[in-house]
Amino acid sequence: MLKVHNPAMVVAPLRAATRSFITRIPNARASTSSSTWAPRSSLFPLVRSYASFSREKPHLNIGTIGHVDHGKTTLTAAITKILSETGAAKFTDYAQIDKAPEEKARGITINSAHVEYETPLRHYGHIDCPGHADYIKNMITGAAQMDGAIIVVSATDGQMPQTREHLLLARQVGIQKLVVWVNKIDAIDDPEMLELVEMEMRELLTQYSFDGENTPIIMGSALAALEGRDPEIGAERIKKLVQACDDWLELPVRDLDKPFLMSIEGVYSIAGRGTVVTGRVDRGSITKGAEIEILGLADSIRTTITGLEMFHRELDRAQAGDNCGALLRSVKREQIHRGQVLTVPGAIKSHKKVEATVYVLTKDEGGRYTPFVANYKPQLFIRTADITAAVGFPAGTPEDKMVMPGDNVEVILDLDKDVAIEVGSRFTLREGNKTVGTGIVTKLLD
Ligand SMILES: Nc1nc2c(ncn2[C@@H]2O[C@H](COP(=O)(O)OP(=O)(O)OP(=O)(O)O)[C@@H](O)[C@H]2O)c(=O)[nH]1
Ligand SMILES: [Mg+2]
Repeated sequence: MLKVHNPAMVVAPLRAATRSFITRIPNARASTSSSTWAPRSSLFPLVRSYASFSREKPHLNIGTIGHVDHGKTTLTAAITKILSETGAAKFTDYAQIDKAPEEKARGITINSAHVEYETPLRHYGHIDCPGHADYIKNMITGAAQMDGAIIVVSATDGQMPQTREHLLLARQVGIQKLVVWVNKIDAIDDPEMLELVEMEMRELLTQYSFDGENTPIIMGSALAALEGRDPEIGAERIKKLVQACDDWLELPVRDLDKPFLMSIEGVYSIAGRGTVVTGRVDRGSITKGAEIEILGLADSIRTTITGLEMFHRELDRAQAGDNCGALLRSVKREQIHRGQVLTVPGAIKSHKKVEATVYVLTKDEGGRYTPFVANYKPQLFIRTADITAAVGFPAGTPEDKMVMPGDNVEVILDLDKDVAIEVGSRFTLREGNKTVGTGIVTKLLD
């Protein structure tokens, strides 16, 4: 069960914001441990403090996923706008979400962006993911932090390749339930078209093992809501969508009792304070002052957490599900990399060789058109890490084995670098801008 009413976990309110170290991040240099990754200048730059952060309401991480240009960022802005009218969010305009110069120039989202809002029942952290195929990598690390998602599909196009790919990836990163937003209905005259999109989406959800029959499908126009016109397809539908998230998306059971583990998403150096790592706590909890180990991709480091923060408010304790920042004692930014984990010393080990079961995507799911053979070298994504892996097969496999798109296959993965990984860990294999396969670790070899 989610333990949210423990008074010890109630967060010190806003006074802490003035001492926030995350608010200083905009001036900090961000780590770029991989070439296409350019983190937002701050983890939570968009919403400052409309209310004190409190654990009285359960916190859920959700976000918008779906094909490029179907309206995810417009919808994100629209939700904050409609909820801001009742004081439950701070309005975050489109330009504040897609704010990198290249995003503005191309009119697409490249980096995942975080906003927050509240309903009477819950506190939501919301990640607006990119839809463009070139930036799926950022979508995967964004989605890796979500407990539930809103899949956006434009009524004018219907489902498209990244609608399918995102559904599959959402499933793979462990998202159990989704809400569907059919967008741009202001541009559709024919009601039959909407019925068709709904029918197709229900089929697709079922195909990817979601509850296609009962998943709420809300139709509306994010743009109308954002522009404050046509409330019957704008504001009213946004309210329905938020209600559907409250009703349908379940609070995950947080692994509060297991040893602390957090995947590092961003690394920043804050002048005068030290190094801050940001990311989602996967399991367990940690308090300020605790000793931790930083593991994977490089020599492991032991240090102490000297500060914890979430949404610009200081925390005494961070727990599973929190998207937070941790200030570390006496480590340099260069010593830490995105993709490492922060853990209780000794709680998890890193490995370089594993056995796994992999599903190889078909070309209709955005995967390869052609088979691959032994020694194929895709990029392996696990949590926030990405590492080159050489694919091999278990002993006794014929040397000329070919793996076809659509196959399920047992593989041996030889990793370029060691990474914190366990039996049951889920990962994705990618090549260039394609998702090649998704898999689960069955055995640790080295
Ligand atoms: N007619 C109409 N246009 C919309 C609606 N919502 C969004 N748009 C337009 O669709 C285009 C794409 O919207 P975005 O919100 O940037 O789409 P996105 O899904 O975030 O795109 P990526 O992040 O690049 O994948 C923009 O020109 C929007 O103004 C809508 O409800 N109706
Ligand atoms: Mg966008």
